[in-house]
Amino acid sequence: MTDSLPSASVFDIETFVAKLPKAELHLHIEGSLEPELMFELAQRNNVAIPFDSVEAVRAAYDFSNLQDFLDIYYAGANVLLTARDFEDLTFAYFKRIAADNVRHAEIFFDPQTHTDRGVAFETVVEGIIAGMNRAEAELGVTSGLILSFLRHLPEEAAFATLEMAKPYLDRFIGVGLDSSEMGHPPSKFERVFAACRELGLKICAHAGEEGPPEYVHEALDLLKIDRMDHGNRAMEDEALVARLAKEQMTLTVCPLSNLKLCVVKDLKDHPIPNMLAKGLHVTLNSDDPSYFGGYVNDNYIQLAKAVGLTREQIIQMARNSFEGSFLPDEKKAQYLAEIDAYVAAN
Ligand SMILES: Nc1ncnc2[nH]cnc12
Ligand SMILES: [Zn+2]
Repeated sequence: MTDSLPSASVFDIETFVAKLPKAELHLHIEGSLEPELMFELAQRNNVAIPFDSVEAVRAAYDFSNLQDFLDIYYAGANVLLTARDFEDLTFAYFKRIAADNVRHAEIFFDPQTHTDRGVAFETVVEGIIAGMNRAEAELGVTSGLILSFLRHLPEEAAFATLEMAKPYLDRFIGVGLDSSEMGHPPSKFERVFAACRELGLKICAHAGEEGPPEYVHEALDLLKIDRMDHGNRAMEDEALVARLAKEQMTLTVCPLSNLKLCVVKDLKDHPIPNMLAKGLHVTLNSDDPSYFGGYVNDNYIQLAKAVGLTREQIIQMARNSFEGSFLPDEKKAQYLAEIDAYVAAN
């Protein structure tokens, strides 16, 4: 009589992840520029791009390391010129993640990528904020904006960017540190991050994506981060792992990014199961979804299939994504209750 038994014991990852409420905490809005929109904006703004088709753009997304990717990513951003461009880019991202049932996103933008080619800081911020406001009104997805400094540039340039940002401080929930990691340790930015903390901004930094565990120590001790982006190479230092677990530091891990940038050779080798086993407060994120071939749900599903994540581990990381957000406690509790209701019903 086995055919009368309920078949619900088989865990269907795709179906379960699809509607699971989640937050995205590591996303570069410039990295959500899909080739189709790149072409549309290039035409609209009369900007030349070195590709003659959408397929040619996608074919160029074959990277050996972080720098390979960054060269193409900064070139792609050249098509973004007006507030409307930034609004269209931002709204397109939110529309896409609403389909993944991402309920909240805290997104990075790189102002220096734009101000250094003559686009006004105000244009960038007004456009992105307009897209975020539209997303909340039309899609019900809440969000926060994080100003990220480019670490391959000098600390003085970060200070100059912070000056530009001062009239708009209430628009930002925090600051971040991204771009080429090797040779640009967190210590290079200790003073500018101290100034940001004084201004009441939350602190994030990419650390341990390609850089050694020492950079992770510096992000904790010198920048005094509230959240760590990536953190993969922290796993090489047992005492550091124990500290991250003890402090319940949120790590915004990006599996498909790690695969595309050769941080891991194969998704099967991804450190997430080990991170979970060590009690780290990890979340799954897309980083630059247009360039890395997947949005948040793709990251959950492909990783789950590669390393064999359990339903409980998936739920835990979705919970972590709200707990590790910079939302006020009441709002976190609301979203966590959405997860509880979903889990009870599915
Ligand atoms: N994965 C990444 N690492 C560093 N800088 C970035 N900028 C955009 N994506 C990045
Ligand atoms: Zn990143």
